[in-house]
Amino acid sequence: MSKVKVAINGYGTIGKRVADAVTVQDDMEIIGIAKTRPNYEAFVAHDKGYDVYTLADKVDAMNKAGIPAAGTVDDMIAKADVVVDCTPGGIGEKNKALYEKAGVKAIWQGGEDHELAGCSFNAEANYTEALGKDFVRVVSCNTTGLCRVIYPLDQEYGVKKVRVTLMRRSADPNDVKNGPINAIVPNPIKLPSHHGPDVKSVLPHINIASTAVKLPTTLMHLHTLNIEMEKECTADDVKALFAKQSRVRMIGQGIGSTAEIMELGKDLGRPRGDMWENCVWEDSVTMYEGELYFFQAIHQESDVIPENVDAIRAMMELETDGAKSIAKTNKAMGL
Ligand SMILES: NC(=O)C1=CN([C@@H]2O[C@H](COP(=O)(O)OP(=O)(O)OC[C@H]3O[C@@H](n4cnc5c(N)ncnc54)[C@H](O)[C@@H]3O)[C@@H](O)[C@H]2O)C=CC1
Ligand SMILES: O=C(OP(=O)(O)O)[C@H](O)COP(=O)(O)O
Repeated sequence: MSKVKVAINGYGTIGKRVADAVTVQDDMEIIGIAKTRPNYEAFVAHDKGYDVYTLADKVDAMNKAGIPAAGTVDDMIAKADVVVDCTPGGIGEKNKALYEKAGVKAIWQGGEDHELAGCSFNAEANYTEALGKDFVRVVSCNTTGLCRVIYPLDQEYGVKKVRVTLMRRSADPNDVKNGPINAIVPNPIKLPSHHGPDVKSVLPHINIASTAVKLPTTLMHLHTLNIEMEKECTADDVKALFAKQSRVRMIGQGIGSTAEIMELGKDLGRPRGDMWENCVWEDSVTMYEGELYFFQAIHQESDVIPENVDAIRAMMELETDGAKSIAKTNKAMGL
């Protein structure tokens, strides 16, 4: 069977990781990546063997810099079965007309609104909803992390209400324009933050309220969760349930911070030191007056990457069973 042809439009933090994750799967391949500028990431992409496409007015600049442009973004889209749009939030929506004109499927990221795609995706929670769809949005890193714990709890015990405070990294490690900041910023000040409504775009029946602040760190986000459930359970029941989730990692062994989790990612030999799973502090899982509390850390640069691979598989109907797709993606990535 021929492999599904995947194009990456926007080769930044998320795009370059999705490209590498697709490359290690046996049922899909990267036919090109699009980059606006001939910077170091474009050179690395070229060195890795990806065909580098660019905007029509940037072809000369790319060639002059020493990266042979394979063509324009339109040329790339014409060759693809599915485009993973990883351009910055708000830019992706402008590309929808291009994808529609070319008759190509597209995936957007969490920086875009739900309405753009009409289907918001988390592999564990609603894989089947994306089967055969032309447009899908993989929800944001924080929303992905929330869905991964709320969904199994809801399946097992019924979730009555979720309250979550998100302590967000202020910028990615390479983002010299936005951070790090020297402040704690309520963001947004007007409540709720977008994360609760975003969880509802995947799991509409979940009652959830979220607040968020930005902190002077670039490594990871950290969530404090408080969940009321319909059925009684113990902290040990919850720990056992989380331990069964392939994209949730229970952490302990002296790890007391996001810095040590990032070190663990490097020690595990993960590409770029990535931590694809939610990291739940086992010792934090507590039942108090019948309500669940715990801390989890989310590696914003990488947790959505396996979800993008599963979204491609669902949209292209390469696999109808979400659990099988998740297992296949995980195995190929080394998760
Ligand atoms: N960085 C993060 O922590 C996460 C980001 N996301 C979402 O993923 C999306 C991408 O974010 P990042 O990878 O962080 O952005 P980024 O800024 O690291 O990368 C975006 C890339 O797109 C390129 N680009 C800009 N305009 C373009 C255009 N018109 N055509 C083609 N390429 C263009 C940029 O040059 C850059 O290489 C956003 O929707 C964001 O909200 C989702 C989860 C986590
Ligand atoms: O998807 C993310 O976060 P979010 O779930 O808080 O929107 C990424 O960390 C990007 O967030 P940013 O908008 O702070 O760059």
